[in-house]
Amino acid sequence: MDKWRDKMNPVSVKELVVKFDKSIILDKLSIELKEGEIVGLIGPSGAGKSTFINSLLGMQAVNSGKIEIFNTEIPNRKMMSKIGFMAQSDALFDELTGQQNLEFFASLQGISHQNFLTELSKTAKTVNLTTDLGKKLSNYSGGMKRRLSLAIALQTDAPLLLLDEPTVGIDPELRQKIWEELRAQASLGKTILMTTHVMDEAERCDKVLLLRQGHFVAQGSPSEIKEKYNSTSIEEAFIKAGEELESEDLL
Ligand SMILES: Nc1ncnc2c1ncn2[C@@H]1O[C@H](COP(=O)(O)OP(=O)(O)OP(=O)(O)O)[C@@H](O)[C@H]1O
Repeated sequence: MDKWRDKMNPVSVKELVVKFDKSIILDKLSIELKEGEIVGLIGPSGAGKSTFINSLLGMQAVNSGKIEIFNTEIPNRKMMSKIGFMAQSDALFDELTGQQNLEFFASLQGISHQNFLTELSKTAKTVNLTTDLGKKLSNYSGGMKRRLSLAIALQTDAPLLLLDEPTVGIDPELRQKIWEELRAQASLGKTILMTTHVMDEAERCDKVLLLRQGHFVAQGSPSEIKEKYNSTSIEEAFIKAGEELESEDLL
């Protein structure tokens, strides 16, 4: 039974290696993500968080290892309908309105026009763009574009969400609302992997992966990570993990 369940994990990564030139960015990473969990990927700038997310999306050439999403090896275009992800700001259309952009991506995501319209006001409200939907994106700020990208990920019924810095530049009140939505979606069984620089967001995740020097140097619930590093916050654990690695490097 357990074996079967393991096989059905939404995300299974085995010994993933990604190099840029001669630098090894991801060094034999392995991880399993379970249904309905919110997982926070944290690590210093340049650690490879976006590279990891892009690898899961099949958008990053990998050197070796195996990635399976719902038991299907990645890259596989058919799996894109099972993954909700935030479009890069430069993939959005400046000449279209916010609503037209959402509609365009909805059609790529296989969402029926009827369902798109039914969900539109809720999606727009979650990212606080209700009154801006009719404006062209050329009039959007960078932050508004990011919120629209997040809305594109949230409007799918894909069972896996991969979110790269979903709440960057978002004020605390709206962030609260977005977290409520993420929790609601996870409680329906969606698996959510998000990168974040915001440590109090990491504290809200079910599981945290700490990526440093190509490895997950710690993984577990926020309380397990804090216990491992004898810390009172994830931030402190994060700093201690870095110091530990540096002192190992000096040996
Ligand atoms: N296409 C590329 N070609 C060469 N090097 C790259 C490429 N993309 C990323 N890198 C390098 O790989 C490393 C990891 O980058 P990545 O963007 O994944 O880090 P990150 O953890 O997401 O960083 P941040 O928190 O700053 O967004 C960095 O050193 C970066 O310079």
